[in-house]
Amino acid sequence: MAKRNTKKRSSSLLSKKNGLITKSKEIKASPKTLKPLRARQLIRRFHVLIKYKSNILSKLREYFTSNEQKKNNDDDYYKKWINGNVKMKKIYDYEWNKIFNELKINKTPSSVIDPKTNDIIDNSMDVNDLVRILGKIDGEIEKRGGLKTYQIASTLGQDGKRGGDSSKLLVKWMNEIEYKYDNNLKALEIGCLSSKNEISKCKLFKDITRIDLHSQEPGIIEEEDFLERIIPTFESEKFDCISCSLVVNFVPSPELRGDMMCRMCDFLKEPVDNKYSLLFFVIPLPCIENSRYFDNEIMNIIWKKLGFEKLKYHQSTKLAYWLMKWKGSSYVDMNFILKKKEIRKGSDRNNFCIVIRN
Ligand SMILES: C[S@@+](CC[C@H](N)C(=O)[O-])C[C@H]1O[C@@H](n2cnc3c(N)ncnc32)[C@H](O)[C@@H]1O
Repeated sequence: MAKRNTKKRSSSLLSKKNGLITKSKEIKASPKTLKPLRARQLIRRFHVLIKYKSNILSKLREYFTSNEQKKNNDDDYYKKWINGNVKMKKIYDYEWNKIFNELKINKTPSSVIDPKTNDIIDNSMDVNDLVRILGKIDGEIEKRGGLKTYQIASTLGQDGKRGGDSSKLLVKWMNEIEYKYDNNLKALEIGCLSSKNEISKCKLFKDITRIDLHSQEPGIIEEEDFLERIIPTFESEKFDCISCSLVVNFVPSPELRGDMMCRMCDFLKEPVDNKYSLLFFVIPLPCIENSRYFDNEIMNIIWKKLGFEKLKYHQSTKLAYWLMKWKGSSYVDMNFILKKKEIRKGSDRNNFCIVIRN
């Protein structure tokens, strides 16, 4: 078994709890449907907010008092920390309420970090500034209907008429490689928005476990953070195929993204008699094409060190898709570490990065 990453780590900065401010009746209900343009705008805005929140939290962690708090990435920790500090709570609540009450939701507020000009959180920011921005970000996320709205917008992006549902390519590729070992295949879909996708309809899998931070189909999609899912002990609990499409880019820090990559090995069955396990992996193309810290070469190093071999690769105008074969835990380099390093310069780059820690 790959033993790289057995520690439980929690990623869901936007999940589970409502935050410091109790949700009021005024909070905008998640819309049932959205026009395509509106959905795209919302997805973009949520990505900006999630990214900045992650940057702020990694800076804020320096101010946390106990070592335990410093290491923990859980949503609760920063909220508990702010809650326990009268001055910080006052700053946070003030900004949260202000943005929540004043924001016109069809507009990007000029008062919250401008995605065009403010890509890097300035080192001169003190703890008050960080908490102030955090309050604004959380207030805006809530005003826009919370993560649920983001998911609805993403589901619309999966609409067949709009060319969505990346699992269509997984099914096509599985048929191409004639992956039909038996009729007993088990799949794990991480970050599942809908049980009606091609992966569910194709009948290649006998059993599909679907998980998401926020289930849109309770009872069918389990509400769970993959980073907290208990690592299986027995082979029979593991999977023949994992689909991880557009999830890693959603994970809020480079370290947690690395944890996710390593963790997936723990959930794949060990290959027996040439029967290998599969990983279907998708990220937005700019993550490898235009990141200051990441490209396809680094992705290939990760694949190799974690024991994966490429079966298929495809780039669309927006996304990069991989179908990987996992060769087993004996191919995983347990000492592999990958640090953040600048590989491209330029102000118009994004900061996507995956860090592998020990
Ligand atoms: C952009 S959607 C992608 C949905 C779908 N897989 C696709 O390809 O269109 C990302 C989803 O990943 C989920 N997600 C992010 N981090 C997760 C985690 N640690 N565990 C489980 N789900 C996660 C989010 O809640 C969100 O629904």
